[in-house]
Amino acid sequence: MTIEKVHGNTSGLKTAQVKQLSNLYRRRIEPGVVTSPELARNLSELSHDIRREISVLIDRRGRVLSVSVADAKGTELPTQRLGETRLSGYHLLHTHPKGGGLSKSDLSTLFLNRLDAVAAIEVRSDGLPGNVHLAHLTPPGTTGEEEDWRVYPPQSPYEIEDFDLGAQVTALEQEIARARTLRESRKDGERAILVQIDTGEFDAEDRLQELSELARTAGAEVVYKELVFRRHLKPGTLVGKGKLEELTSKAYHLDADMIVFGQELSPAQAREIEEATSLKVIDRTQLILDIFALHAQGVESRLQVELAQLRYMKPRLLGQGTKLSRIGASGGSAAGGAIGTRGPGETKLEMDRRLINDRIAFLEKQLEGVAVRREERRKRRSRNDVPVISIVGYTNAGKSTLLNAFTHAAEEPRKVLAENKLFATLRPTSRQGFIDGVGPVVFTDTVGFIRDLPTDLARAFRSTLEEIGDADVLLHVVDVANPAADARHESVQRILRELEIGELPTVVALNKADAASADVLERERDRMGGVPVSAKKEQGLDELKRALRDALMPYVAQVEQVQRAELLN
Ligand SMILES: Nc1nc2c(ncn2[C@@H]2O[C@H](COP(=O)(O)OP(=O)(O)OP(=O)(O)O)[C@@H](O)[C@H]2O)c(=O)[nH]1
Ligand SMILES: [Mg+2]
Repeated sequence: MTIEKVHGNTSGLKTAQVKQLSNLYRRRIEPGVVTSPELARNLSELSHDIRREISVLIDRRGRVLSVSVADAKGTELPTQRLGETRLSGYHLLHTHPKGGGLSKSDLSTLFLNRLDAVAAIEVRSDGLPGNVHLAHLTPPGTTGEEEDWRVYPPQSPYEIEDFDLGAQVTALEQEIARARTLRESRKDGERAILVQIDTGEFDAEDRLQELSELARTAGAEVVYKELVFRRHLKPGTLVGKGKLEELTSKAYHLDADMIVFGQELSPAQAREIEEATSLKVIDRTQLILDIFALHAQGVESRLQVELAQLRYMKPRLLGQGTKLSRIGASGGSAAGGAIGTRGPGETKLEMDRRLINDRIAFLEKQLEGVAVRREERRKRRSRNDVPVISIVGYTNAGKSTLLNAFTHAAEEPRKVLAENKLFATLRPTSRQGFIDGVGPVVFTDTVGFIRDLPTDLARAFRSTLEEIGDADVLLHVVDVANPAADARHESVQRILRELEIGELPTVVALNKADAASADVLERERDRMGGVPVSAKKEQGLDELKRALRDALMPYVAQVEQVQRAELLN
């Protein structure tokens, strides 16, 4: 007769003992009960004999699915399906040869594996079963309630046989399903939990806030966010297993579908966190790529976004199947699809790994062509001799609103899209304007900046960003109403220096002055200089124009000089 596999640490056991353990597979109990007194006694005596914990997994028909010489955590479990809304369909029965009730580890095994129940049989010194401890999950959505489980008072093996586990499980599953439908009907977008790791930087709070704006722009509903202080990051899980368990519990109660990290995750980290939490895991880079994909309009930005996405995805495919499983699942239409899976325009991101390199090469070539045509356009324009003012600034600072205010293009369809969303503008837009003492000028609105712009995106958008350098003057728009105005101002300056255009004459517009207090305005003006304005209320625009005129003076002087020279000739 074949001996069925006994899992766990069986080293040093006698053949007869392993045989006895294997015989447990032939045990059956009544459907819907935790244990029979016979099984409890059997387990207890064996456990006493080998002096180790024994655990068995029992399905709803009362059959033994697996036998392990291990504690609850080490029990051999069938692999879980992701996104399961029901319980696992089996309960775990194990022994405590040293006595004692359910441990923290027993309970987290119950929770993380969505077991029907977990039970521990205390083994008495004579080998007979003592008290049995039982716990099952509590329904989700009971936020505020301390525990994710209910632990019952200890019962004897005879009392426990009367416990109707079947009815309890049915009731619990109904409750889970009901809560789920209720929340599903109220649900707008995907529900996200945000995690920003604070390694001691001064602006961690602001980073979390920004992450939450990014998530919102991507269409997620932020149901919980947390700043996790970690001086040292754990290599695999960043925050550690315990914290992940906590977050999984949060997700369970708040019905969250995904967890978004403010840090870039390596492919291995993303996988490990995904496995530990059974949630969809997304990092900040993916979120930004996703927003770019949603907002990309026009051939060039679509190509740029797709290129950036493919470059990001490529290393993440190693060791996976041949499909882009993580992003391919729901197709790539820009409007629909889940967060982290969107592709720009019509392009489906479901593709064979081998094809990716071809596609990348193709996109690079296309973009080169676009850059050449743009260069030609640039040359034509520079001959026009109209000064160019490039509007730069952190995303959502109000650049597009200011452009609209300046050029009175508020009437459709010339109006530039200005929205309370990050990266509303991806494509540079130029508008004709007028400044007293200078004459006609061109204002160029462009893609917003963000700190730690993902490198793949920075590379893909480099040509767009470099075009900023063609300007005669930069108009740096700062959102003064944002508490992190300074840090954002600094990030933009840094990016400009990286693009080697930090030396251009710059005028700072302290925008959203209407939403900032007088104190704040005063302070920021001292720090950054600049002109307080409200693009939205069209306040301070004349003073800003005067500042732009002053900054353009060298340009005007040069033009006048040329004109004089022409007159003299
Ligand atoms: N209170 C106030 N809100 C403003 C002002 N200017 C712009 N906003 C708001 O700020 C949000 C962002 O404005 P946009 O003009 O789209 O900002 P942007 O810098 O072009 O943003 P991206 O294109 O996403 O980088 C919108 O909701 C505007 O209505 C202002 O002067 N005061
Ligand atoms: Mg804009």
